[in-house]
Amino acid sequence: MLDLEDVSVVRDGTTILSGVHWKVDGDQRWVVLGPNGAGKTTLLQIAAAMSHPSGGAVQVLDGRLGEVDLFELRPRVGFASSAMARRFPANETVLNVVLTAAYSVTGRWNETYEEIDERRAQRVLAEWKLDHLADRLFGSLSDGEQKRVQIARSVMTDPELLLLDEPAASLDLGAREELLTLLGGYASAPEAPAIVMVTHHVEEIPKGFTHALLLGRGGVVAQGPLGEVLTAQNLETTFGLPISLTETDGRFTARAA
Ligand SMILES: Nc1ncnc2c1ncn2[C@@H]1O[C@H](COP(=O)(O)OP(=O)(O)OP(=O)(O)O)[C@@H](O)[C@H]1O
Repeated sequence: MLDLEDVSVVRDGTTILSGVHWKVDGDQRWVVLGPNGAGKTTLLQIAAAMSHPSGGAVQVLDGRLGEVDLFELRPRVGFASSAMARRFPANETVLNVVLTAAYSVTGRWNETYEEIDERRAQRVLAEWKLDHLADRLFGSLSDGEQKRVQIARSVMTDPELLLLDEPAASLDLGAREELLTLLGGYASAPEAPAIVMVTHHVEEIPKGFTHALLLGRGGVVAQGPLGEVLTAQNLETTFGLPISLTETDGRFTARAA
């Protein structure tokens, strides 16, 4: 689904990523963890074919960046981030925010939608427990509801690869747990796409996630199966302080040791 070979990103003379080798297979659900400024969003934007690397090679699905038609590739990759959510018109209905993903636009204009699109949007809203909010204006929703709408929109086109940038950031405990339960259920389904989720917190790793990439300020610290990579030692190297890590029933908690 994703293959990065020796990828580097330099912006305005600053090296943000260098020497990144990373492969994501179709049956894997990855979490990308790291401190502020480590380059997580930059990495996700490359995976979403929204940005090009300065060096190395990137394959997204079956296309190599630089050669592939991005307009054909992008609808096959679901992407949700708060930066993208800021582009949704506040006075657009929740149904339309989700529905407009079918045309990769953020607000309804003159496009005509097929009945099948409308039915799919209604189904996705129900799956993400948003059906009762379909006619509400996006700008009137709580943060937790808006986050769920972003994810519902990102899965509307049935993507082969789903990329989520900090989906649980700024949520209260109840809203976070509700979102993680939904995400965990979605990720555990056999028909789920490959998923990459960026977060700062091990507490936000939903059940059903299989792999982790730890990104520190100096580059990739560790990557691989969650059980091997998510260790106190690796988190210490990633975040730069001694960490105590516990796992209970497939969920993680970390604090300074
Ligand atoms: N155009 C640019 N010129 C210089 N530096 C940049 C540019 N764009 C991003 N950066 C820097 O690259 C680094 C990585 O940014 P990025 O947003 O990818 O990090 P992040 O890990 O997602 O951070 P956060 O967790 O705070 O969201 C940051 O230090 C940022 O300031």
